Order: sequence, then C-alpha cells, then structure tokens
Amino acid sequence: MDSQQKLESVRASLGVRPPHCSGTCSIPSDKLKLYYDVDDENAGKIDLARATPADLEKLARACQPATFGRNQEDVLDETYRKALKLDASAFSTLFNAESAGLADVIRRELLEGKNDKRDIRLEMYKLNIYGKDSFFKPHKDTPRGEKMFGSLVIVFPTSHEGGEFVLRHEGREWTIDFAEMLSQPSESSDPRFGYVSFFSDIEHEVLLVKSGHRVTLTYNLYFAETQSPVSVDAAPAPYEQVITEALGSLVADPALLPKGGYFGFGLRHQYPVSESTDLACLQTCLKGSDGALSRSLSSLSLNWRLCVLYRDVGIWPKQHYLNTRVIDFSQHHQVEEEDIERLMGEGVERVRFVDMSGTPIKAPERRWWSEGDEDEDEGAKDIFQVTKMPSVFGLRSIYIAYGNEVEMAHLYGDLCLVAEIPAKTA
Ligand SMILES: O=C(O)CCC(=O)C(=O)O
Ligand SMILES: [Fe+2]
Repeated sequence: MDSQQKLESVRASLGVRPPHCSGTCSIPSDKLKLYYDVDDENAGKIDLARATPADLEKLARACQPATFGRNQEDVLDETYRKALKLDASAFSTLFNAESAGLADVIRRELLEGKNDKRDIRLEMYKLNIYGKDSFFKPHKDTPRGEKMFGSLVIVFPTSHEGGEFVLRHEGREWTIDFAEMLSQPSESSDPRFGYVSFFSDIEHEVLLVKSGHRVTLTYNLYFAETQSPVSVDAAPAPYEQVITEALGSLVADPALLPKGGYFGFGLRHQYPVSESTDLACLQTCLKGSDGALSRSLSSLSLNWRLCVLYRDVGIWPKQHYLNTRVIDFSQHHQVEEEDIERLMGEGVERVRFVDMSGTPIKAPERRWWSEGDEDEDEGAKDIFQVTKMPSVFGLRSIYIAYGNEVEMAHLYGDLCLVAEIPAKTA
C-alpha cells in the first residue's frame, strides 16, 4: 500500500458505525400505565398497552403545544413542530427505561467497545403526543451540559400510522418505522415498546403522523459524573481494531511527516461547548468513532488532545491557530496580530498546514507575495489533516439553529483532535 492508500483506509475505518441504535422490547403490561395530573379537569390514568382512542384524546387534551428552540429563542411554530407535550412534573409512570434494560442496550450498542462499561444516567425529559398531522422537522437535541452525549426516545404501542423517525449524518440517512415494527406479531404475550437512542448532535426528524396517536417519552443521556473513562479489562470493539491497524500503518509510513508534527482530525460529532469549557474535560466524553479514534491513538502510544482550530486569523498574513478554549472572536471585526495571543490565552499554538511529505501548503495569494520568504511561518508547528478539520470563528457562528429547546449555556461546537507524530529516525 502506498501512503495515499494508507490514508484512505484510515478515513474509511472512521466512518463505519451508525450513530444510533433502535429496536423493540417486551415489557410487563403494568409498566405501561401512566398517571397524569395537570389540573382538576385534566387528570387521569391511561394504559398505554391497550389505550382506546377516547383515552388518548383525553390525554391529548391535558397536554400543551410543544415548543422548540430556534435561533436562541423558545418558539411555538406549528409549521416546524406540531405536537403536544407533558412536562415530567405532570405525570408519573411505572415505566423505567433503566429497569427495562435500556441502559445496557445503549452501553452495548451505541457506546460499545471500551466505553460499554461506563456508567450512564438516563434523565426522563418529556412525554410527547403526535396526533393526526403532527410532526417535528429536522433538529438536533439541545446539549444540557458537557456530560450529555445522547438522547433516547421510547415509542409506546398506541395505534398509529406514519410518524417515522428519520436520522441523518454525514450524507447518510436511516428511517425507523415504529408503527410498522410494533404492529408485527411478537413471540411474547407481553406488550412491546420501540426505542431509538442516538448521539444528540445527530439531526433527526419525526415524519407526519397519518392516523392515530403516536405517544413517546424522551430522555437525555449523560455520562455519570465520577467515572474513570475506560475500564481496563474491556476489549476494544472489532471496528476499533481496524482503526488502530489502519492508523498504525499510516503513522509508521516513512514518507509521512518525516520531520514529525501533528496529525489533525476533524471530530465527526459535535460537542457542547461554552467560553468556559476546558476541552480536556470533553476528552472523556467522546462519542462513537471519535472515542474509538482517541482510544486507538492511545493504544499506539501517541499523545493527543482536543482543540479548536481558528483558520485565517489576523490581518495579513493570516495565520492558523489551535487553542484549548473556545474564544468568541465574532465581536472583533479585525484582530491585530499582537492581540491574538492575548485573546486566545495560554493554550494557543500557531500551526501551518503541510502535505503528507511535510511540505507547507500555501494559499495562492501567499505564494505570490512571499516567494522565498519563510519567516512568517517560523515557530509554527506542522500539521497534516488526516480528515478535514473544521474551523470556528466565534460562539455566534456555532449556535444551533434548530434545537428541541433553548439553552444558552452550551452550544454545539465543531472540534478537532491533534495527535503528536514523532520525527522519523532514519
Ligand atoms: O417524540 C419523538 O419521536 C422525538 C421527539 C424529539 O426529537 C424531541 O423531543 O427532541
Ligand atoms: Fe429531538
């Protein structure tokens, strides 16, 4: 294999796993009873295993229209989300996602590999009802803190048609038709419910409900607070070994970065960030193939860290910086060279992009102006992009346009990971 082929196999190995898991589970029927109490007129109980249309109508009347977050505002817009909701304080149920076995399923199928022994917390969020003609257009679930990694949606076995759950990520799309799945005969005499769990930065949507009532329970998923990131005795998932092998052979290639430098990766998921986020804290919260990549680098004894890339900062010549914090430059129209390092603080590092062989890649205008003049890059560290590294310019450029709620404290940011590649010794 030549270097280019090795590079392609690293890129391919990172895109294997879907960012969600889904299925149906059987459950004792008493666990599907729900009690609600909104006010004197809107209180009652419903058995979601055998709810009649009249029961569901009554529950729907007790609910409020569901709002969502758009451009940092909480809005009610029925052209974007037409659904009803009950807040967790207005109902109680014996249904418990954890005792139904879902924490294990999520650890095994979504987190998997060395992450599958981690403690996770499932926080019940809302009950949603989608009657005929209801839907929720594409959005991401708003991050509520650095430890939040995912979402879980439970779909109860109430009769309905349509309302398929669609997920999209990096040009791929998955459609889950719970109405169809739950109408299939099952081996068990117990009722069944459907579930889908996904990393919350994955765009998802609920298609139009054509008839009946689609009733769901949503949860926010967190990594538990006190936790060593990886349990030592867990075996890596098979696809993680493929990443490690592909990376190992790329790193060992004598033609690649002979003088050493950084391998740069754009993370495939987005993470909750704020100006006070210390990226080192997020290192233990990496999702899906981002986590697999970090574990592969560690198992190859390569040092790595998370960072934010600022491309083309400054007036002229523009420079590229890595930083360990998110800095909001969007208020500054033009940033003077001497201000950059002050604004960026301690964790800042200047980098220059190089190709596989370590030769600097210059923007066309710089090539013309600075022929033979290498000084401007002096002190910058060489970086080779293994996968495309996104750049941010400020918090304002990274808020989510469509979330399921408004949350100002954390926004989804595009982050990078850099790994230190030692110089090759001849
Ligand atoms: O109810 C569902 O199926 C999902 C709703 C959703 O995506 C949300 O509440 O954020
Ligand atoms: Fe959502």
